[in-house]
Amino acid sequence: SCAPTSASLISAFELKGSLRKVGAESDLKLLLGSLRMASKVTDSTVEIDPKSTVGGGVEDVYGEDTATEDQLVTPWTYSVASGYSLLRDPQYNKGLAFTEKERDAHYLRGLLPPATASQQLQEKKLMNTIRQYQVPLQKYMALTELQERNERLFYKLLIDNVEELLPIVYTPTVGEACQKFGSIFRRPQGLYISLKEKGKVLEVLKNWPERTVQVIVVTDGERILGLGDLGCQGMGIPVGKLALYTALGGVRPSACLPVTIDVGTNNEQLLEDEFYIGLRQKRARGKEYEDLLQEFMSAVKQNYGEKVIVQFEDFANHNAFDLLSKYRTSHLVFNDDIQGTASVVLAGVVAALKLIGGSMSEHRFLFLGAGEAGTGIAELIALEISKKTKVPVEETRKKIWLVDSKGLIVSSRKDSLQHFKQPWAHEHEPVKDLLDAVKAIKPTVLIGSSGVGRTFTKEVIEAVSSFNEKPLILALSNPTSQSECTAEEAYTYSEGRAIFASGSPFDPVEYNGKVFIPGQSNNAYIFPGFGLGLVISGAIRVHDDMLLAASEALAGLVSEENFAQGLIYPPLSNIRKISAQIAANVAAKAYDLGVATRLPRPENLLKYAESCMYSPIYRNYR
Ligand SMILES: O=C([O-])CC(=O)C(=O)O
Ligand SMILES: [Mg+2]
Repeated sequence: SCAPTSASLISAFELKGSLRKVGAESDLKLLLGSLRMASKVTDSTVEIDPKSTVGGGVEDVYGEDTATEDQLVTPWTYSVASGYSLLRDPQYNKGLAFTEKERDAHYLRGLLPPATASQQLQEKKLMNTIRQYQVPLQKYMALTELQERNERLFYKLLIDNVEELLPIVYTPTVGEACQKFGSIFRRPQGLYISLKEKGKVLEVLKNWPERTVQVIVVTDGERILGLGDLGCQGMGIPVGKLALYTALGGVRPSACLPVTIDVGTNNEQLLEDEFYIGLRQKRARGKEYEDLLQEFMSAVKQNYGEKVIVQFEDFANHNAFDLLSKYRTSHLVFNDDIQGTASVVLAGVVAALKLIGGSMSEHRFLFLGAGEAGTGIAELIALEISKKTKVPVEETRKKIWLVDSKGLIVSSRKDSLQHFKQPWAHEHEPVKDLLDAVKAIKPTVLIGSSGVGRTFTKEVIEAVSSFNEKPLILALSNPTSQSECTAEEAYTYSEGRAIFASGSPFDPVEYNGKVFIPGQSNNAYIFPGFGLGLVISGAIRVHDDMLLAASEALAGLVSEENFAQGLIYPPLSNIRKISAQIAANVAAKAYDLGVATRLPRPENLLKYAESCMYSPIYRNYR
């Protein structure tokens, strides 16, 4: 069952999550190795019945649901760290928080200084340290080190200080970390699957120590945020996204697997950088690329079953759309940049109606940027209007206009457009740039999804403010350097009338004696709860209706108090509650659609979701 155990007295013998099946020759060798070590230090390898309740503990709650039949009946060997290696195992290390009794029982005497500290005190100390660093990248590195030293403490910090630490482990700092990844690289996190591993991807997956993986975030590094091709150094993104899966969505860390597929990079600067960590070659395209991805997708299903989520992240447009349409009918796949972003923006637009008035179908939308985010959002908005008004989606799309690097997307351009842009080629005379498009279309909602910074110029914001009492302006591109405008620009050029939110965080702005608080329109609101909803329902497919369900949950959580401050999203400090609600809505939709496999359906999905969420509080070891 999913209920957390109240007593947290769990023997360290029973704790080790990294299991290996006994039987295969290589596993046998490994077992002998750990037995040898055991006899030297302590009796630290035991075989336990995996069906007994003690193997789990609070965060192993999903184990039963996700283990395959084979896994459930085969005995496992749990190899357990103690003494010196326990201190070096980030999953179980508690540092000074080991009690006197634990120090005796687990061979830690003398390996720690005499003082003991509570988790709260450790948290206080670390927050003090992190706040002393002036440079965000230093904070990033300090947090990474903590994650590799003491995982629970890392998540405790993240959960208790979401608004302060999100800009470090996530956008904007994670973008800088990826750019400098080769230089700051210490211990590898996640799995690197390069063209060198072709034909051996399943073996690579088996090298990963965890058997019950529930969420994989995978990138090929070609479009990291709005920073472009960072090749193998894109790994910072899956690592950061999965830290949010745990901190914001409550999926346990051991169930999360970051993956970077390295097929080369076209970034000349990286190819010449002596510290670059990836393959030194131009990107493989076509069959070579597709074959590696196919091998990866098959290996994932073979190794982890069909209920593992594969979240595609920061692929370039062409591959993002192709991979999603290729695998959405056979795998549990989710593209965060197309679908996650769409869901969070739809929620923001729906909520914003309270402030700007009208119904969705009465608004006109203009996008700068017609890639994954732009067309993904546009399509979900068109779908939502279609569902609400019963007007076919082919018609509702006509309320939505997109501008790309060649100007407004119009029917005369249709033949030369990529397939994902074609539904948006409406009848209109050619318009060469954004400013002219704003003047021609007169949008009520202006959305930036271009990846190009400072493109919402003074003239553009003034124009959109000239025919709207309250223009809704969303500058979604990340990190901050790529944001289409700053919060200050949005408020100033609209004379304080804009309702504004951005993908990367901005500080509050004072304009004409009034303080304006910008919201963060980032898929971080959606994907952690969305993923949790898939996990707790055992969903095997993602359906667009689930995106609408997630959106509806999020929009429904904006309070009167938030609206009064001009906000269209609830504060991120409540994110775990928000994620639980999103998870419940998504799971409910999965059951309704018949794609949920976890039966029976829990009566109260919200309570169930909450009870399944990982807690970073230390456990006691017997
Ligand atoms: O990572 C983020 O902050 C949002 C996102 O998916 C992107 O910009 O690609
Ligand atoms: Mg992304």
